[in-house]
Amino acid sequence: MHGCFGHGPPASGRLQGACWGPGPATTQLRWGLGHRLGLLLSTGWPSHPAAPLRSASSSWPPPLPCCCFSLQTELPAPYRPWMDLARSLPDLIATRQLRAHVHQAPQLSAAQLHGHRDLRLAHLVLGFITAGYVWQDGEEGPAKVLPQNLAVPFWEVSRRLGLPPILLHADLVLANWRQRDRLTPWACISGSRGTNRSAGSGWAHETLPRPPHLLLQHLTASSAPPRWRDNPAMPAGLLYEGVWELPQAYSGGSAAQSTVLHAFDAFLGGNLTPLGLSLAAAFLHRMRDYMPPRHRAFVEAIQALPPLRELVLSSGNEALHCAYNRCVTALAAFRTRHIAVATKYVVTATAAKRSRGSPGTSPLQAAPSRPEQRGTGGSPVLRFLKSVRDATREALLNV
Ligand code: HEM
Repeated sequence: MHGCFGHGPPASGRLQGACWGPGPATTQLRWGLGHRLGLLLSTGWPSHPAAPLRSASSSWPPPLPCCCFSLQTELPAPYRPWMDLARSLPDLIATRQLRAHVHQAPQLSAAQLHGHRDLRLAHLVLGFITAGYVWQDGEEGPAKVLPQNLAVPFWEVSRRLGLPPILLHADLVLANWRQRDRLTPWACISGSRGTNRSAGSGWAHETLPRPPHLLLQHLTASSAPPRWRDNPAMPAGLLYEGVWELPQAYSGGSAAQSTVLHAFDAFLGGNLTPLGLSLAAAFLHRMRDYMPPRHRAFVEAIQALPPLRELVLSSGNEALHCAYNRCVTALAAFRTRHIAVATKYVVTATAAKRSRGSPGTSPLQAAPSRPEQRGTGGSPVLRFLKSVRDATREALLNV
């Protein structure tokens, strides 16, 4: 990048630690890439004559996504049976009694849940209970039917929130934390996919003592999020009794459902937007259906802006080209680092499992219709992540 100077990504391109949620790494990413995006916004974009500027668009600024600062830890009294189940999840799963307890639970309507926080906590709780119910016996015996007393309220809550009835990134990360106290930074309650950096802190201990932590260990023993879509252990999906006549197939929680990277991609443009024709772009686009509606609207509002890349390209302004390229480079460096993390925790773990001759097929090992898992040889997941990283790099401008 001849002629480019100034704030570049750290030489190593490394993130200093990784925390699944609004923790230090997220902050660092925000200050790294976000700082560069801020620079770009404040120095370059608005000054371009062809740019209709933010104020010219009625949809700008886009509505800020609700961050669900849910310090709520209890549901209204009628929902005590759900909270009791949630609090006992690890023990009930370990002793394989969860399904029996769910069958005995009363059928509750979601009508007495009022307001967003009630609903988000209910989605989190019902999502964990559902995941535990389905996977109590591991990959050998997933439940094929979700009983009515769980399926109907989970569907009701999900419908009111505009979310699918499955444990999501919006539950696992966005609604699954609390601030320990006002003087210390955010505390992640649980990691994901086997990482539990600060498990046992805050909210988890006081309200759902162990479920997020221990349940994740159970659920991620296969290094994969609980999902009913593209999962060889559940080829037909899951039947929500009393809701639909046919089984449904949903993807499980994944950071691919996080608004952050979608917003960066939409802002910078390139091949990962819905206009990109790759399977990876299609998969990422589908993941937007798993975001809270206002998050999705936020990404779409950015998407609807005049394409930044074209504006920078046509500006003929070298400083602007460089600023844009630094943003793209930082995003690609983040994805390169993420590939290393995924290799360590998913690919290596899966290989170790195979070499131990562990029975059962991890959902990450074979999933014919999931774009990131197609192909032969090597690791399909890594191929997906690399193709996303490479598509990011393709946005770089020649300067
Ligand atoms: C042990 C840690 C992690 C593992 C094993 C892991 C694994 C994966 C895998 C397998 C995917 C492919 C999609 C899927 O199967 O759902 C994925 C996607 C993704 N992950 Fe992670 N991940 C980890 C940590 C993180 C962290 C800390 C972040 C963000 C700070 C993150 C951000 C993403 C994003 C944004 C995607 C979508 C693809 C993209 O936009 O590049 N991951 N991850």
